[in-house]
Formats: sequence, structure tokens, C-alpha cells
Amino acid sequence: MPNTIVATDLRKRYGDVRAVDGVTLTVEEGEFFGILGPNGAGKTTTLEIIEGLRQADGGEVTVLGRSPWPRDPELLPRIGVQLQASSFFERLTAREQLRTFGSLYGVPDRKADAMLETVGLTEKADTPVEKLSGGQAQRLSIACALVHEPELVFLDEPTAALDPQARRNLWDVLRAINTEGRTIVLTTHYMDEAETLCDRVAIIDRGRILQSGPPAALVRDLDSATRIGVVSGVLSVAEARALPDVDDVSDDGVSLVIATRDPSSVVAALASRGALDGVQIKGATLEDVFLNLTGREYRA
Ligand SMILES: Nc1ncnc2c1ncn2[C@@H]1O[C@H](COP(=O)(O)OP(=O)(O)OP(=O)(O)O)[C@@H](O)[C@H]1O
Repeated sequence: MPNTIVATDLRKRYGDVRAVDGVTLTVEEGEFFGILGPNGAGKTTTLEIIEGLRQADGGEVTVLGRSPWPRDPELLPRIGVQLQASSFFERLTAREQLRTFGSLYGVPDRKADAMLETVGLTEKADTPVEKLSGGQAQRLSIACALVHEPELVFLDEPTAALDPQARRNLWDVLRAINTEGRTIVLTTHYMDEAETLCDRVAIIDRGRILQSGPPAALVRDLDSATRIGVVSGVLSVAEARALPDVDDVSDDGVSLVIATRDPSSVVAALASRGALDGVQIKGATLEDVFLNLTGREYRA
């Protein structure tokens, strides 16, 4: 796969703050790539440099084989950018807003209207943009980034502040766009979002990329314990400790949780005792990867 983005040793300081401190990453054509990290980690600044909205202090970046800085008019129609804070033309309806954006790129109105449908806003077509809910405004701003059918789409925290249902709806939209063959680069501070959507993620903290790879591979490489929970009382802590391959046992009065690196033998032992009531099996997550990399709990 050819590389759509190649960034090498990007750096940006704001006064004493090293917002981006040597970021190197590549994004392949067609990939769904996530930049994942807590607030202030440097995600937006990294994205803005790659998008050509901000000049780096150092480092190199090419986007679709071209340099995004200084602004390259040939690159602009090929990329779509959704910013964290969306700003719309005042007093336009959702449909007018999107048609106006589209017209800047010579997109016919019917295509703009089709994009409104894609993001599930057809019913709000005649609503003025200032009367849209937060989630609807978010979807409209994504539609604006997509209306000219760019090859490469940048989304900065697209689901921040959405309710769980709206987030899931938007995930479906983003998956569909990626399945069409468009490359997507998304920043997020939601671990579950990165795990669910992204082919690969780069975990960023304090301006540096700590690790990158497919979420499942990052989790697997941790080699951490699986946690098996059953309803408290089905067996005692002492009985649980005596099972084979148990690393640790805790019981908070609601659930008894067994940590193990060999979940199949623990589940088999629990099954043979008829002690599988309410069983829940949890593997490690990207949160554990972050904890392992930084020594800190993940706080978005
Ligand atoms: N224009 C600016 N002037 C000064 N400092 C800035 C500016 N923009 C960002 N910073 C600082 O740079 C660091 C990285 O900010 P950035 O917005 O890139 O992080 P982020 O990971 O996108 O955070 P968030 O998830 O909160 O948007 C932070 O410490 C932030 O306070």
C-alpha cells in the first residue's frame, strides 16, 4: 500500500510547551488511522501540521506525496478537514450550508443533498444551522468535510460531546466512508472509539508517540492477565485461589474476579464446579496499554 501521509520528527512549541515533540508516523492509503491520547497530548497540533493549517517548527511531512505547507491549492480539493470547533455560515439552513460548501469545489447541489442523507440529516435540511443539536451540528460539519469527495479525510475529535447513541450512529457513517476507500485520520481521546474504528492507532502523550499499531496487536503484546468475573458467593476467595493458573483474586461483594493468563483452564475449572453464574470475561484494553506505557491511569 502506498503511504498517504509520511510525517517525520514533527515539532511544535508554544512558548515553553513542547506541544509536538518529535512525532513520526505514516498512514497508508485506505487506512482508518487514529491518533489517540488524553487532553493536551498534542493531537490537534499534530493534525493541524499535517493538514497544512499550522507551520511546524521542525520535521517533514508529505500528504498524498505533496508538502501541505505552504498551502498547496492542488492538495486542498483532495483532502477534507473537520475541525474541533465547527463554524458555519450564519442563518443558512443545513441544506444551504452544505450546498454552499460544495459549490466552493464545484459540487452540484444534488451531490450535496446526497451527502446530507449519508450523515442522516435529510429531516433537518430546512433547519437553520444555529438550531441544530450538538450531534446534528457535528454531523453537518463532517458532511462539509466530505462533500467534495476527498481521498483523505481528517476528523478532529468528531464524536466529542455526543451522546452514546449519536456516537454509534456517527461510527457507522465513518465506517461507511472508509469502506468506500477513503483514508481517514481521526483524533480521539476515547479508547473504545479507537479500538472499534481504527485499523491502526498511534498513542500520543505529551507530544510524543509512545506506540503505534493495530489496537488488537497493542493489547496482545501487553501479555496481561484476563479478568474472569462471577457472581460473589458462588465460590470463596480461598477456593478461587486454589484453582489452576490463577494470578490474583478479588471479591467486592458483588463480583468475584479472577485474574489469569490461562483463561480457558480457569473457565473449565469454574464450569466443573458449576460456578459460572453471571460469568464475564474481560481481556486487556487500550487503557491497559496506556497505563503500561506511561505508568499513569488514562484520564481523557
Ligand atoms: N495556540 C496555542 N497556544 C499556546 N499553547 C497551545 C496552543 N494550542 C495548543 N497549545 C498547548 O499545546 C499542547 C497540545 O495541545 P493540543 O490542542 O495539540 O492537544 P490535544 O491532544 O489536541 O488536546 P485536546 O484533546 O484537549 O484537544 C497543550 O498543552 C496546549 O495547551
